[in-house]
Amino acid sequence: DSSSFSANGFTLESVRDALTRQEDTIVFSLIERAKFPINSQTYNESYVSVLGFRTSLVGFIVRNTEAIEAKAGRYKNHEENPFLPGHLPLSVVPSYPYPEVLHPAAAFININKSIWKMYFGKLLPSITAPGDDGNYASTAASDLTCLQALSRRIHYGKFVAEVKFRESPQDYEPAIRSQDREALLKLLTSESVEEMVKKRVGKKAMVFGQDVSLDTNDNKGNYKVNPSIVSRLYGQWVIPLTKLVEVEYLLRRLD
Ligand SMILES: O=C(O)C(=O)C[C@]1(C(=O)O)C=C[C@@H](O)C=C1
Repeated sequence: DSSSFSANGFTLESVRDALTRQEDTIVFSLIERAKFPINSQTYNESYVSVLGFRTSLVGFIVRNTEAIEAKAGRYKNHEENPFLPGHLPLSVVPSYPYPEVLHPAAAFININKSIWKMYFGKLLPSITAPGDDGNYASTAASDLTCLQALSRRIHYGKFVAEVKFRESPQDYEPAIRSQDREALLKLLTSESVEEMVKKRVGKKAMVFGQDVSLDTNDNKGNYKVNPSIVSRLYGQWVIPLTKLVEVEYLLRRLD
């Protein structure tokens, strides 16, 4: 029921606050990645050779980091979704009693393949300068930090959708029963909130990405990532993918 639900700390306001806080993480992670040039060798599919198999350095870093983090219990939290779920060892740490907020079907929703494609295909080329400075391992680690921050934000759509469903099940149930994606998308969309989010992330990119000097407040318009690009990326990719997660979750909400 909705009272125990909000007692868990999950309300539309609290999930929106969580998304807002995650913007900071995402903007900072993009700023950190943009410190390096594109460094294409990081993505060369035959750069690393392990036991006769060839893979990219970023694939190598993601696989091994996720394996360690899985052992450390990272994916026990339903806010976390691995990029390579097929290769994960079991957790070796005691379990923590995370609140059971989501419908069990949430565990089957993982759109990290689409996030991976969006990140390497659209986002990365638009925030990095051309060039090669040899820092491939740090580059790959920065990529994973960005990917994890984006993935956490986008999959947080499960929590947003759960809160919206609980607030007005009578609105959502007919669309869920008829498995009507369009209707669900319309129900969960708030254009004014989206406009606010896009403006705010642009502003965060300006504030976090300026050179801070003690002598003058004049930043000369130099930002570490282009604020309008960050805002556009949110509008074109981050918000639509979050909405996709929300729809996928709602479709299964009455299973
Ligand atoms: O805040 C919400 O209501 C959300 O569903 C999140 C979000 C977003 O991704 O930022 C997505 C859909 C809404 O149109 C507005 C914002």
